[in-house]
Amino acid sequence: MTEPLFDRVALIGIGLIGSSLALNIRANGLARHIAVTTRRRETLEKAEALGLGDSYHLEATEAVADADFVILCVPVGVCGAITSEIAPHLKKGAIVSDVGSVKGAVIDQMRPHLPEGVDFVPAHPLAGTEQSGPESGFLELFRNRWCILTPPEGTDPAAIEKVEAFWRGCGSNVETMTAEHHDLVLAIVSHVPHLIAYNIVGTAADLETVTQSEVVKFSASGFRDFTRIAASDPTMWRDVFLTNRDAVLEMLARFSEDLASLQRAIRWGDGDTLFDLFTRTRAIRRNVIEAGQDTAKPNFGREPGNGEAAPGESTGS
Ligand SMILES: NC(=O)C1=CN([C@@H]2O[C@H](COP(=O)(O)OP(=O)(O)OC[C@H]3O[C@@H](n4cnc5c(N)ncnc54)[C@H](O)[C@@H]3O)[C@@H](O)[C@H]2O)C=CC1
Ligand SMILES: O=C(O)C(=O)Cc1ccc(O)cc1
Repeated sequence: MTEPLFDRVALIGIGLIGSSLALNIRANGLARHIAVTTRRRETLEKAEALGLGDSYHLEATEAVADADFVILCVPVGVCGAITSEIAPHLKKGAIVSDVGSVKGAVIDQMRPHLPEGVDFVPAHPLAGTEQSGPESGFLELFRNRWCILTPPEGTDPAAIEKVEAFWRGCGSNVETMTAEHHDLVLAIVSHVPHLIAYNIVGTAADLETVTQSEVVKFSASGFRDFTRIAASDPTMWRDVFLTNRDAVLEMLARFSEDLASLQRAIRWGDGDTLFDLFTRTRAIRRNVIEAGQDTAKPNFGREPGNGEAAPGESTGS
């Protein structure tokens, strides 16, 4: 048995990602002690009933005391406030990280609060589902998925290496890039697709009053995939759009332009334009499958060993 990477890991927030990490830390021997903290007693009790941690705290400041690795697993909109609360209680030499779907804004919010002598290595596992809460986590979530690290310039390479080893210990492949690049890539492959899903399901739901439930009754599998994505956590996704505003707006502008040209092709009976695009996109999908990167299954991420996913993989929509 190899030595654990960390003595005490503090998980702040114990929803889908926090609980999946807890299962991995335990199963893969990545730390000696898992301290779990979340703000609601009810959630903490659920986590305890599931046996996710070794100690349970309603005060984040208690959980981080003496922790050598602290991971924020909360919606991106509260990362700054939580960091300011825990900062005075962090141990010298501790590594602080997060799992947020947006990196630039999270770094801007967290970094100013972190004291000297604490390393900061932001991370984003490209793995998840539409579920939330401590009961939704599972051990295989991160297996064969990418985890992107976005350490700010000047971060101690030894801390980056340790966080990389941690994610490899959870079964992930790790890549490092700037927060800015991450946010741009994720805007097009994850954030805008989620917005499209929320929008199309909302439009169909409005129509439903007119068509008397036919939208649900006759929805084919494509629409069902959209409903899965649109069932994702409202708080988490509200925060994603508010904090990755610029990149999402930039990608939405491009998307809207391309949509307008499709609209025009339909109006003018320009079948060639439609056929050419559909041929190109079909080839992209085939390349994804050939490369073993098919992540568009409804149970995305649940099956172990279902191929390697690329950074910025499809979100299934
Ligand atoms: N759900 C997904 O598919 C993925 C989510 N992420 C990121 O992971 C983070 C967590 O997401 P999930 O685990 O899915 O969410 P979740 O909703 O399942 O869990 C969030 C946890 O944070 C706690 N929390 C919320 N506000 C808090 C506060 N002010 N103080 C203390 N605890 C608080 C909640 O009680 C809950 O335990 C988010 O930043 C999200 O962007 C990253 C990859 C995939
Ligand atoms: O459920 C899905 O299809 C997802 O797309 C999961 C997901 C959600 C947010 C992320 O930042 C990464 C992965």
